[in-house]
Amino acid sequence: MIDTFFPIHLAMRTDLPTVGNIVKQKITKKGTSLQVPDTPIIPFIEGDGTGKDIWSAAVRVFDAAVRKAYKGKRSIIWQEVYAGQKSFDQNGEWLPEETVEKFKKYMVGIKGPLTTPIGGGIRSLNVTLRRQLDLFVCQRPIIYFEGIPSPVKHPEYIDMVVFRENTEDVYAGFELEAESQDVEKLRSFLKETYGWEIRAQSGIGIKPISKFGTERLVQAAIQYAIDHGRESVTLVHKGNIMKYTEGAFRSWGYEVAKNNFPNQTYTWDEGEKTPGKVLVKDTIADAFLQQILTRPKEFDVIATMNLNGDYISDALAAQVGGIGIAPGANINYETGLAIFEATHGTAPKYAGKDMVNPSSIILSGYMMFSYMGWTEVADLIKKGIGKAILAKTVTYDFARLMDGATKVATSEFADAIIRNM
Ligand SMILES: NC(=O)C1=CN([C@@H]2O[C@H](COP(=O)(O)OP(=O)(O)OC[C@H]3O[C@@H](n4cnc5c(N)ncnc54)[C@H](OP(=O)(O)O)[C@@H]3O)[C@@H](O)[C@H]2O)C=CC1
Ligand SMILES: O=C(O)CCC(=O)C(=O)O
Ligand SMILES: [Mg+2]
Repeated sequence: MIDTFFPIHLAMRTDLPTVGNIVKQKITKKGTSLQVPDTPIIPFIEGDGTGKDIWSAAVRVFDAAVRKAYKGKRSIIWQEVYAGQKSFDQNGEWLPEETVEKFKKYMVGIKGPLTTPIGGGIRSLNVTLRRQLDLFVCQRPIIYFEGIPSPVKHPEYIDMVVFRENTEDVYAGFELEAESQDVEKLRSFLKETYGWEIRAQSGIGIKPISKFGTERLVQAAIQYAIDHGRESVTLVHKGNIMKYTEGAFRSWGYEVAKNNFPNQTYTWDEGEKTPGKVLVKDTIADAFLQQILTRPKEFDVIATMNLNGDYISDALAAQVGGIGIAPGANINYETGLAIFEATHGTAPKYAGKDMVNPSSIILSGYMMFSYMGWTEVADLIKKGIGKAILAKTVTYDFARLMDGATKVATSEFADAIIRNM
């Protein structure tokens, strides 16, 4: 049985359904269960830069795993939807409404990376999608495979799942440009109202952290820890400095534990380790970043805000092989809507070279099949990757750090996964 990544309350039914002779093709949610037909339509965004390289490898692995698991009884109908450069070149829109609507309609989707220009231009399409669909959890498990190259002595100790708030924080992009009329208006307002002196020629960003946003994120993280027999949930914050945003996240997080899980959680204040209960604790972000190197065994489920979660997920990925192998999911645990997504970006210098590691998107697919309840497929994907790595048949990112490795292209790595399933 594979590790499942999702709260048990979203237990899936996969024995569904036909209406007369018409096979239903839409994943839906009924009560707390996802209902997955045998031939679901799954929308996908190929992605910019290396998106094309990794998606074409990934989709072959997914189809091969489904075929092997179900011998034609089930299959995925992939439906391309557009965003980013490919969309802009076609219709002048970076993120067409139709794309957002398709993800809503079909409930479960997957995407490659999309470019966000630095210091100007369009705002992140990734963030826009997450916010428009209110995919409030960014869930990033750190998956260790035997034989991966790592800068630490015991990468196998990194067994964590990051729950990152996905809709708020400075990450949401409420920013005003230095010397703009708007920033001057805000600077004057802040000076007159609060006496705050903000230096001239400053850009200003707003960091909203709400009780609502915190509560639903921490609720999902604790529920996950309980459902999966995890020992602890650590709230990671910089609340000593940002008292009313990150500090409030910490306080609201503890309240969720106390009010909603009084019999299933405990805190250090309440005494020694309590078997069968989940410890809810907190760590300041800077200390956390050194402790994941010095004492990783002490961390399990991590709940944090958007920007911290971004940094933390890449830092943790580095310990188990890097962002080329780090998967993720953006999920709304209330509506069931989910978009699975590689953790890394478009890596433009490698675009079109059939070179990068496709494992991040393939393992995002592993999470997706697990979410859909197609556990046999998920199992095969993980097995294929694990055996390919053990055989040292790997892409450039691993090969440069491994002795005696055979360096293969993106497409060849997909072949190796399929052979090893
Ligand atoms: N969710 C999304 O769509 C995301 C989009 N982005 C966007 O991507 C663009 C490029 O960002 P950038 O900062 O270069 O970050 P990237 O994550 O694209 O690349 C940074 C480095 O990570 C390594 N890397 C990335 N992908 C892979 C892979 N598949 N296999 C192996 N190694 C990999 C490479 O390291 P090395 O050079 O050592 O080989 C690469 O140079 C930006 O526009 C950014 O905004 C960024 C993150 C997420
Ligand atoms: O949207 C982007 O360009 C970056 C997103 C990102 O780095 C992430 O979500 O991990
Ligand atoms: Mg990131």
